[in-house]
Amino acid sequence: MSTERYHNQFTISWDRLHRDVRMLCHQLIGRDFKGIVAVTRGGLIPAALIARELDIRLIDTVCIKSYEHMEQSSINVLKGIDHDGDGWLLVDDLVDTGKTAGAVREMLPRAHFVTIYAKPEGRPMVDQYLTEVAQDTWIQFPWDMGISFVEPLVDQLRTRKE
Ligand SMILES: O=P(O)(O)OC[C@H]1O[C@H](OP(=O)(O)OP(=O)(O)O)[C@H](O)[C@@H]1O
Ligand SMILES: Nc1nc2[nH]cnc2c(=O)[nH]1
Ligand SMILES: [Mg+2]
Repeated sequence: MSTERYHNQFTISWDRLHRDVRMLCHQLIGRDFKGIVAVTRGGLIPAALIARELDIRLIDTVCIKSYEHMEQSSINVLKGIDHDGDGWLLVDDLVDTGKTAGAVREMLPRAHFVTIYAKPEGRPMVDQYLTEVAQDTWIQFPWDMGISFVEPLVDQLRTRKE
């Protein structure tokens, strides 16, 4: 872990993400949304899965850049949107400090804002989320990982002793 803020890691597999998104969809079913606004890039994958479950075809984006790996800088809005979010579902993968959510909320104050994961600092910024994660935990998403060879334990220990 490379920053002071994060002491633990919560690794999310594709299976887990898919299951979590579907569980959130169970809570959203029956609501009639005009469409989805995904917060790029992290919100794009949950947005696609939610769109499939709720049969939503109209999908727009707000494009934001703030983190460079684990370091957050100022919020840079690359693409905004021309409505206030009334009747729209706003989707991001997670809320951490809440800074991204704050900027997005200002753009779309009337949208129903959901994330799959929420940390305590940012939690009040969203209307709904599925799973709470501790503030000092870095969520590792499947699209940032790859499958690789792991050395057998005995070899790892032997290398460490040498
Ligand atoms: O609550 P905050 O502290 O503002 O952090 C949450 C934001 O951080 C991540 O996005 P990131 O800026 O890393 O960009 P990405 O979605 O393109 O990966 C995540 O997808 C959220 O949008
Ligand atoms: N992947 C990832 N991106 C983040 N951006 C802000 N917090 C996080 C986090 O815990 N995981
Ligand atoms: Mg993001």
